[in-house]
Amino acid sequence: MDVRTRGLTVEFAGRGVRAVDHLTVSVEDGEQVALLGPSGSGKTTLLRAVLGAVAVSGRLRVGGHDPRDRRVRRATGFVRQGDDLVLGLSARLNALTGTAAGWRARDWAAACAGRVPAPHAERLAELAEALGVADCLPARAADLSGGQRKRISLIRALLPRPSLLLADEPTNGLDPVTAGTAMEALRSAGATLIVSTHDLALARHFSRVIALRGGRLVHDGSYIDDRTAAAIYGGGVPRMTPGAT
Ligand SMILES: Nc1ncnc2c1ncn2[C@@H]1O[C@H](COP(=O)(O)OP(=O)(O)OP(=O)(O)O)[C@@H](O)[C@H]1O
Repeated sequence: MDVRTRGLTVEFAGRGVRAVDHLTVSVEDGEQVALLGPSGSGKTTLLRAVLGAVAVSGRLRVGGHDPRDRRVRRATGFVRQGDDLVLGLSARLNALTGTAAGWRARDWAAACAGRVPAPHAERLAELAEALGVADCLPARAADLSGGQRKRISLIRALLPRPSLLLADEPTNGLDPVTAGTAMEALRSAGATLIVSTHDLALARHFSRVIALRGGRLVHDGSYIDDRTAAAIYGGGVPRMTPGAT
């Protein structure tokens, strides 16, 4: 699904904050985009707007529809910035809730009893194996490490095979090898992908990098070098390229 905005604005009136400020940008169907910007620049708010989770002004279309359209919501996967698993439930059940939109009572009963609905069994096993959390599936989410919980939330987003994947700092808290595996899982999902990150090294693997500052678009290009990074963050960015000036 493509994402198109024109003059998109999100204001939190109570605090007098304009988190996204007249943003005009298009992400094509199947495109993979890194979303950068200093802390508080509006990245999460933009992702939440695309999810239909905040009130917006201006134009925003996802796959040609309002993002609150039920079909759009069902086709969109979201990896939240923080850890939002239900801690008292098993990792397996948490992962499966990504597919629960059409479940009936008997599906819930089966899933709660530890059975994986047939259409998802193979993919759940594959993803859990690839992300190194196959052994964690029977455990309570509360008993997993932060990085293991993060990987379960990635599986939850990937399991329904979304057409649009929004991931808010998905590699936060993961070791470099696991982070690479997680990004590979996101990138090979075949969905339009928008990944918010503070990791410049990770952003350099994307062929398109968008950056916000103060809710405004300050960069939209095919690469990010040290100079661009300094412009986005206002200087003081540690150099990534050895010997670069
Ligand atoms: N629910 C809210 N109510 C009021 N203000 C909010 C709300 N959510 C975000 N903001 C404000 O909107 C601005 C943008 O926040 P946002 O979380 O989108 O930034 P971010 O770029 O994702 O930051 P970070 O990199 O630190 O996660 C900030 O000033 C923040 O305080």
